[in-house]
Amino acid sequence: MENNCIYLDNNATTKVDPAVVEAMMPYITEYYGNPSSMHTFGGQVSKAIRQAREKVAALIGAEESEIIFTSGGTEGDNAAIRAALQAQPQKRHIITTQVEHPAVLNLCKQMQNQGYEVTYLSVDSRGQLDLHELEAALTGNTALVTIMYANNETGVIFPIEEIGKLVKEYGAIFHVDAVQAVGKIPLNMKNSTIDMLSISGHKIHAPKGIGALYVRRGVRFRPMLIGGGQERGRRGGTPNVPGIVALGKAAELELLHIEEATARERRLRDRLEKAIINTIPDCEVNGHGSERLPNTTNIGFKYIEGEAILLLLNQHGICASSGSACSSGSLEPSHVLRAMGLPYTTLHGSIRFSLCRYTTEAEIDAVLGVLPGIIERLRAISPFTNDEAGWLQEQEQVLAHR
Ligand SMILES: Cc1ncc(COP(=O)(O)O)c(C=O)c1O
Ligand code: FES
Repeated sequence: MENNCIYLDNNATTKVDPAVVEAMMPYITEYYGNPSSMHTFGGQVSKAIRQAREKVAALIGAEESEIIFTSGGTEGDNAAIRAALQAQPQKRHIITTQVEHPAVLNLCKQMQNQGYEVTYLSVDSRGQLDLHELEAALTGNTALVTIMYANNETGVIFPIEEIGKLVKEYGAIFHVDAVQAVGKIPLNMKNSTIDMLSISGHKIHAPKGIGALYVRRGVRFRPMLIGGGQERGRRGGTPNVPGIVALGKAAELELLHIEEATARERRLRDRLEKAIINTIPDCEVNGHGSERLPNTTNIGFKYIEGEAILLLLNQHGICASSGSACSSGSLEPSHVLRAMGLPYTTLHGSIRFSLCRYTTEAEIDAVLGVLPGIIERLRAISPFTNDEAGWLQEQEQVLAHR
């Protein structure tokens, strides 16, 4: 089945690179040995895993021995958080942010139910943290600080090394969900303050269901999955060999392309963003004024529903999103945009375009060709544009003063 859609939803997931498919295929068909086996057949497979580990390590400037293969970002986040808490059972405080992915937020909520104190740091209207708030929250009782590198919805990048310096002053473990940052900004774990870092394959053109967790040498780690001694005792279970080979290849390609690809994505993203802001009235870039990922733009169109925009874009074969794939469909406004204190009128009308190295100039032109008409059409039938706009602004003021 040929897929001709204009795919601008790469923060949700990405197309598997054909070179990645080619690299992993023999490990589905021909080399099906178990890497833990003693025979040569298994040995060929363990060699492939070793090479993949080298490539993933190289992408983030880590040592091979610091990479644990996982089933993806969610597992990496869960394993890191649980390991950090288990390593310091006497400390009962966690710091995170209000804008994390559910893999972190929901686990933190569960830990709260189990007696942990959790601080959820706020963000300002640009989606940025206040480091004074972090500093005030840190104590000797803080076991873990878990903060994302870049936000999946807005692309806003947090000042991770500055944060890490504060965290280290208090002796807490620092975990970073870098699922959206990997491959989009250069990362180097040497001389970094990061103790653990989660990576997901399907955001960097590898398949779904594979990822990696970086654990700095010397950081105490207890496995979340207890089983055989795989991954040097840090993750039980026969490894997903084709997935691992694929992640290795994807990491190699990301490293190879990172500079030119991100420069290109940034140029296309900026063109898309500027043209939208300049041609369509009453819209704004969410996270504007913050450092952001080069591939992401999240734009709020006042007085209309994001879902309606997406539906009409979809009719033109354009895939975008109204935030995170897992929470869309619920019609609940995004927790990220809500934390940024977005006005009521923009909260429901925000959509995200996320580009990748395959995005073309012609695709951006196609979006710019139809979007102004879509917004105009929806505004014309929106009950909010005229009389109720005043009412909505009042609602905003009420909310703002709560
Ligand atoms: C910031 C962030 N963390 C974690 C995840 C989860 O990764 P995975 O889908 O590999 O479990 C995602 C993707 O949805 C994400 O955007
Ligand atoms: S994209 Fe984040 S939960 Fe699915």
